[in-house]
Amino acid sequence: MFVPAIKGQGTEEQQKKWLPLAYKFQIIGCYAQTELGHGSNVQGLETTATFDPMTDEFVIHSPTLTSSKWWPGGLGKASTHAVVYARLITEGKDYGIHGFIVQLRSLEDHSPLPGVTLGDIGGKFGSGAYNSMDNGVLRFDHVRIPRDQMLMRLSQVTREGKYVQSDVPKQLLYGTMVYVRQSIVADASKALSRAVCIAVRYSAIRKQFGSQDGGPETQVLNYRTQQSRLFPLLASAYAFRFVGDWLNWLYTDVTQKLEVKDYSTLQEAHACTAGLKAVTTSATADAIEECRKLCGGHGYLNSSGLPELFAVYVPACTYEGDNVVLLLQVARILMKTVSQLTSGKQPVGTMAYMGKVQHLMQSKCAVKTAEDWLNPAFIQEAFEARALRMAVNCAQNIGQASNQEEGFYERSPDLLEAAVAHIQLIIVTKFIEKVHQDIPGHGVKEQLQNLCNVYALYTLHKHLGDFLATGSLTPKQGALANEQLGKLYAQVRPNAVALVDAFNYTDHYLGSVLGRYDGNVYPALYEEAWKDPLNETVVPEGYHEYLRPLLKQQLKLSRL
Ligand SMILES: CCCCC/C=C\C/C=C\C/C=C\C/C=C\C/C=C\CC/C=C/C(=O)SCCNC(=O)CCNC(=O)[C@H](O)C(C)(C)COP(=O)(O)OP(=O)(O)OC[C@H]1O[C@@H](n2cnc3c(N)ncnc32)[C@H](O)[C@@H]1OP(=O)(O)O
Ligand SMILES: Cc1cc2nc3c(=O)[nH]c(=O)nc-3n(C[C@H](O)[C@H](O)[C@H](O)COP(=O)(O)OP(=O)(O)OC[C@H]3O[C@@H](n4cnc5c(N)ncnc54)[C@H](O)[C@@H]3O)c2cc1C
Repeated sequence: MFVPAIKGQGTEEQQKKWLPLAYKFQIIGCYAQTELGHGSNVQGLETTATFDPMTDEFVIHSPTLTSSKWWPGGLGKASTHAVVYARLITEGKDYGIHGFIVQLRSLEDHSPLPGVTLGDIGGKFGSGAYNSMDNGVLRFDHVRIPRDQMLMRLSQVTREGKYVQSDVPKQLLYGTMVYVRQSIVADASKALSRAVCIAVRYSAIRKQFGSQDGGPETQVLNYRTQQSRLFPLLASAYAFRFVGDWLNWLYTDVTQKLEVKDYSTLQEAHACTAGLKAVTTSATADAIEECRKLCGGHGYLNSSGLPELFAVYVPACTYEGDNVVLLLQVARILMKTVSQLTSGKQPVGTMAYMGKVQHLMQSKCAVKTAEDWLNPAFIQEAFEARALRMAVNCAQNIGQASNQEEGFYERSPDLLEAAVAHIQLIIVTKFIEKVHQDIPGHGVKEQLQNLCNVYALYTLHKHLGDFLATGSLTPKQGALANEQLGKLYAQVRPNAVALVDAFNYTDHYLGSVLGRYDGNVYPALYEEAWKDPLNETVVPEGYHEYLRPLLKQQLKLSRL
């Protein structure tokens, strides 16, 4: 995040100076934005950067305990420098949050520079899983940096202390977060596909019940309940991969437009990265835990690979923007778009469907049979109608409040659901678009088509209440979708293992005795148990101190 911050907010001169140092690890940087008292509310940060025209320097200061920087990854032990976000004060005026490059530690002996207090914030969730990351705390006591270490692409402070705003939107200050959020979506698919690969392979090996005439028991993967819990997660792993690829394209496109001062897609990039980051990370965190349960008792062992994956993954719901806060950003943009519909302004990009408001508010889903749900046009329209109607309902309810802000506050739980509906529509749409493309490999397209339908119909089934409450579907059509879903699971089953093998993960990368490619699960579990440090001694360390006195007492009593 140190590098993208300098790339996005530094001048060419600043990039030339700092980036080569960072690339060659001659300096190590971190992204110091969040404070003890404020993370989500970036405008509420308290650290100050006051310009001193006498010396041509900024004075970086932490005025309160709550202004201590808190969480930056790499800050605790490794970083020599940070991009620090602070309130810029010049000529007695507060100009809000800006980025500054600040050296924290000596390049000679790594000791903190004068006026800098720093350290690690302590152990984190999941007994050590994420503790290889040194998340840090940082305080400044009037630390001076040269004026040219303010990141000056978006605004400048002159030698005399005049504040000058460039003709670029100030939201570009948040550009680093947009960049990382888009990368987190692709990473969600990686984490989810790891968990799903473990659960599918193990479910093909694990057998319980169902033996007839002394024959083999049933592979748990053949149980309908196992399929209905697992195959939607498999489909989600593919869905997030495709939407992640698309988001990466969108981000590249926006970046190219920014270079020629075209800011027209900035809002779209913000809404899509924020919303997709929120929906995909929440779904992935829940899915990893579901995969643990799908692997029964053995899933709870560290050697299954799932506990560590979960512990490392869950903070993704919080870092780079708390998921609820991000979805409320999407909701704000949805409400803005709905309010502009009457003025004739045509929504664009992923909001374009809202332009069909007249049709979608009244349309009736034409599905009559379960097979009808295999028609992507029906799926697409059902998701569009649900998302639009939820957004319009929210807008109408907000409109009845005494003022907009109050209405938004009161309706925020509904707004959250409207934002999720909009984002799920994007995921479904991008999956449908993907399977319409030429896909090489015999039968591959058909498999992806199945997964696309599973993702869409499972999402529909899970959120059926939304579809019914908005009148986008009838209860009968909801039931038909569920019927079709069951048929799709049966079609996915024969290829389930191949569909996870296709992720092409090595055993080393998976790190799971349950997810081994060769399926040799039981010998591996048995062998792994003997690696437990508790098994280094046959008689445990505490035996003489704690167990023996108890046992001897029992022995004495029994002899009486
Ligand atoms: C063996 C086990 C190994 C397992 C490994 C397995 C798998 C891998 C697992 C995990 C790894 C996964 C991924 C790894 C990749 C990367 C992650 C790594 C580390 C994470 C490091 C984390 C870093 C951080 O967290 S940095 C800090 C992040 N902080 C935030 O996100 C703060 C959130 N808050 C905000 O963004 C803002 O405060 C706000 C909420 C948007 C509010 O802004 P504000 O200005 O106060 O007000 P508004 O009125 O709402 O907005 C004003 C205006 O601006 C528009 N806007 C807002 N944001 C943006 C934006 N980003 N871009 C463009 N425009 C924006 C907004 O719409 C509004 O516009 P308007 O005026 O037109 O209405
Ligand atoms: C592992 C990890 C790594 C991190 N790395 C970095 C880093 O490198 N650099 C950095 O600067 N930061 C980093 N962070 C900090 C991270 O970005 C913040 O923790 C995150 O943005 C959430 O902010 P918060 O902690 O202030 O949560 P809060 O905003 O305090 O959230 C608490 C609760 O309040 C709710 N809430 C908050 N505001 C609203 C609202 N307006 N409406 C409704 N509900 C609301 C949230 O939904 C949540 O339930 C990291 C955090 C973690 C966990």
